[in-house]
Amino acid sequence: MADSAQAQKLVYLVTGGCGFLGEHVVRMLLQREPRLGELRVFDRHLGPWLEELKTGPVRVTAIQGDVTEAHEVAAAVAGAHVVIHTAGLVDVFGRASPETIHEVNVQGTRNVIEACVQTGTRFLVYTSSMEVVGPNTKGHPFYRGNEDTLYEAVHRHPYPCSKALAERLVLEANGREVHGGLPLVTCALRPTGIYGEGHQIMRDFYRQGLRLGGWLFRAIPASVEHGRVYVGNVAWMHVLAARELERRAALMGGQVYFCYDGSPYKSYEDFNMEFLGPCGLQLVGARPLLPYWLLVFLAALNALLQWLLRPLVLYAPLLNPYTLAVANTTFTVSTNKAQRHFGYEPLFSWEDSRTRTILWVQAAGSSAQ
Ligand SMILES: NC(=O)c1ccc[n+]([C@@H]2O[C@H](COP(=O)([O-])OP(=O)(O)OC[C@H]3O[C@@H](n4cnc5c(N)ncnc54)[C@H](O)[C@@H]3O)[C@@H](O)[C@H]2O)c1
Ligand SMILES: CC(C)CCC[C@@H](C)[C@H]1CC[C@H]2[C@@H]3[C@H](O)C=C4C[C@@H](O)CC[C@]4(C)[C@H]3CC[C@]12C
Repeated sequence: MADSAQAQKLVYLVTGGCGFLGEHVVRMLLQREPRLGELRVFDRHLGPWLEELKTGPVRVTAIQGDVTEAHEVAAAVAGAHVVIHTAGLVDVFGRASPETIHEVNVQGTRNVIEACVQTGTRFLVYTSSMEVVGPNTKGHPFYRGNEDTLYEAVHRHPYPCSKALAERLVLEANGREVHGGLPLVTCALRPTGIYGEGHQIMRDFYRQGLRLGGWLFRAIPASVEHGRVYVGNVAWMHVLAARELERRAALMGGQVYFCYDGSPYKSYEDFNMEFLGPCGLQLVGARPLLPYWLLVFLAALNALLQWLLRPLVLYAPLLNPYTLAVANTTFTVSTNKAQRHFGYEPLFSWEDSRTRTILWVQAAGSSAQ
């Protein structure tokens, strides 16, 4: 990609490009990547909004495909200069089997890597996750940690296990020779809990509050800090990392970067209220209304019910033993590695991120009524 930006127009591929994060990456690339000649959007489920993007100067190619199908991935990757791999099963609610989560998140990532090697694509940015690190199975807090913080990253849940394995595959692939004889350059970005326009869990909390007459009931202590990051800033970090990966290959290749911004450190529920409060909801209780042991019991009951009902119906509530543990464990990051390595600074302030999210929640809520 050494030619000047004006001379050579590049081909980008975004896997999972129709997802919550993927859509923001697609739109950010079209707005802020001047070298873009063709943008390929690869997803199992293509969004109708893609059609509106085809009227611009950049060629937008929608590809309906499955990352678990190696030949479909290879066909999509062939000829691309850069791959941004966001496709994945983000399932901590038991909707998909552990095997399926592994197949998509690990084998799908393996297929992307092998497609880059076989077709000569040299630059790969992978969307990893904070959960590659923690919270761990022992509930150890991770307080304002960074990429070098020592932490016992032990997991049992299929989702964090799959993300950790996929991330390792991506980092180990850095330096492999691709078709044409040049080295593959990879990096992985670890967002904390992403929020913003399109965040379905936030929408579900809002609708739950509307159903309960405008009330939500505290379940998590306010003292538990959770790191959250605005989706627009996550998209921006992906665009920037993809742009700088060639120029700074020696520095960035094989590296991981936490992805966060100026969003305040708060408990998961208190943070959500930054948006749900202005939308008319109130969080009842300065402390959790139910004792922790009762929440543990209810979470275990939900897990049992999910198992019993699985042959008949999918029962996948927000509360389960894993989500309760994650929600009750402090996990916040504080680092400048992405800034030092490729100049990342959040594109959206906290105030702007908050306003945009509130407007979206209000629109999403009104569409629910
Ligand atoms: N949401 C978060 O808080 C968060 C935080 C950190 C990292 N991440 C990571 O970001 C990425 C995107 O997450 P998201 O929140 O946007 O999830 P999402 O479910 O909204 O988007 C994932 C996209 O991948 C697509 N996909 C799933 N399986 C596929 C397959 N087999 N083949 C092709 N496409 C497939 C889906 O159709 C969807 O459009 C994931 O890799 C996730 O692990 C998410
Ligand atoms: C019913 C309550 C006790 C729990 C409700 C909140 C729960 C659903 C939330 C709390 C923490 C959330 C996770 C956290 O933001 C980080 C990630 C990593 C990311 O890669 C995928 C999403 C995930 C797992 C969030 C899912 C929703 C969680 C568990």
